[in-house]
Amino acid sequence: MTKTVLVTGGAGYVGSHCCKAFASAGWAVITVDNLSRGWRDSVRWGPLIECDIRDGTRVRGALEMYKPDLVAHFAALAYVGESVTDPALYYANNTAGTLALLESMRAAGCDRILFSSTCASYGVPQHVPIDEGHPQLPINPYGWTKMIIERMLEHYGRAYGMASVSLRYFNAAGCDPDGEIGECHEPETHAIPLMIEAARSPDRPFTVFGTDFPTLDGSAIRDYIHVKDLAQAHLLAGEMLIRQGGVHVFNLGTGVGTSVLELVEAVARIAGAAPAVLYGSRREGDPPKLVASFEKAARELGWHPTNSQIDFIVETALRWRDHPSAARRSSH
Ligand SMILES: NC(=O)c1ccc[n+]([C@@H]2O[C@H](COP(=O)([O-])OP(=O)(O)OC[C@H]3O[C@@H](n4cnc5c(N)ncnc54)[C@H](O)[C@@H]3O)[C@@H](O)[C@H]2O)c1
Ligand SMILES: O=c1ccn([C@@H]2O[C@H](COP(=O)(O)OP(=O)(O)O[C@H]3O[C@H](CO)[C@@H](O)[C@H](O)[C@H]3O)[C@@H](O)[C@H]2O)c(=O)[nH]1
Repeated sequence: MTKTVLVTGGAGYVGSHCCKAFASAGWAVITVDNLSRGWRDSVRWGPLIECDIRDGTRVRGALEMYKPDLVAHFAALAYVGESVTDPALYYANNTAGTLALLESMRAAGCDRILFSSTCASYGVPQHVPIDEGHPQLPINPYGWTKMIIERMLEHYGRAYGMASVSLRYFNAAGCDPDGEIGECHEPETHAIPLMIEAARSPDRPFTVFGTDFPTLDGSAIRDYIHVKDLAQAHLLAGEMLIRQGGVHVFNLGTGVGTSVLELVEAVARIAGAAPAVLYGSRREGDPPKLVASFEKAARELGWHPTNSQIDFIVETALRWRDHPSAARRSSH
């Protein structure tokens, strides 16, 4: 029988790639998105219900109508800097928004959820690679909103039997290898799209935030995970949740760290043009090194990242920049 997933935030970057993966695996996909940060033309694998996750009447109506086996919850605001200057927006949208969603789910009798959490909930790591048992001490409001949601899910599991998987992504990167959808944030703050922009337009140089980190080349190290690998993990986690329920947490990363300067080199190599680079000071709240241990996801979900070589990440991101939808958006 066809399984159904209701995807909040399905018009966004990670959400739309997951919609494609679920649809390719034969699931029916319904997107709920208010398009505050998403794109109507990224919703291609089922209907879009254009509404806010806090609109209890419409969300409950959608859940009662489609009776999804699972909710995959991506909808959130996700700019660290914005969360520092306007925390109220983040607590209202992310934390209160998720509470409203959970209440709509309870009212509609829907009791399984996949949640987009983040390695930003760990704060400055005490050791790397970071495993799921590492203490969580976020250093910005965005990270706190996500950590509080994880606690809500634990409590909802215990009290109401709500089954959940919190997936703590490291740095989502790359785009659909078929070139149909890609990364598009407005404004764009993520390293790889900005480096590609700089390689394409010499008048828009890329600024390296910090050259004095305690790393080999002085720039910060992150664990870049291809969005296609993330999508595959959501499928596996969804299937596991339907089989066995429970409350789970998994890191999704590769175990490999790449420095900002190594990324610049990769973009130069693959784009065939070196991005113009400026060297700036550290961005507030940026830890020197974030690298995941994904052993638990490998063991319990059978998940392995297979698309996350840096060259492939950059290659797919570049392919997307040539897509007419990406060009339309960047000319906004
Ligand atoms: N991109 C990353 O590297 C990364 C890393 C860790 C975690 N995450 C998490 O993954 C999720 C997706 O991130 P993304 O990069 O795809 O972001 P995105 O901004 O591209 O997508 C988020 C989507 O949610 C929608 N949305 C936001 N608030 C909403 C609301 N109240 N009601 C309905 N829709 C709403 C937006 O319109 C957008 O389409 C987020 O929860 C983010 O915190 C992302
Ligand atoms: O113009 C830029 C932009 C970024 N960076 C650096 O590049 C790395 C990656 O930065 P970015 O792509 O902005 O990602 P993060 O700040 O690491 O945040 C992403 O990854 C987090 C998990 O690590 C998620 O929680 C966030 O939602 C997501 O935006 C960091 O070291 C940045 O300091 C620069 O040097 N210059």
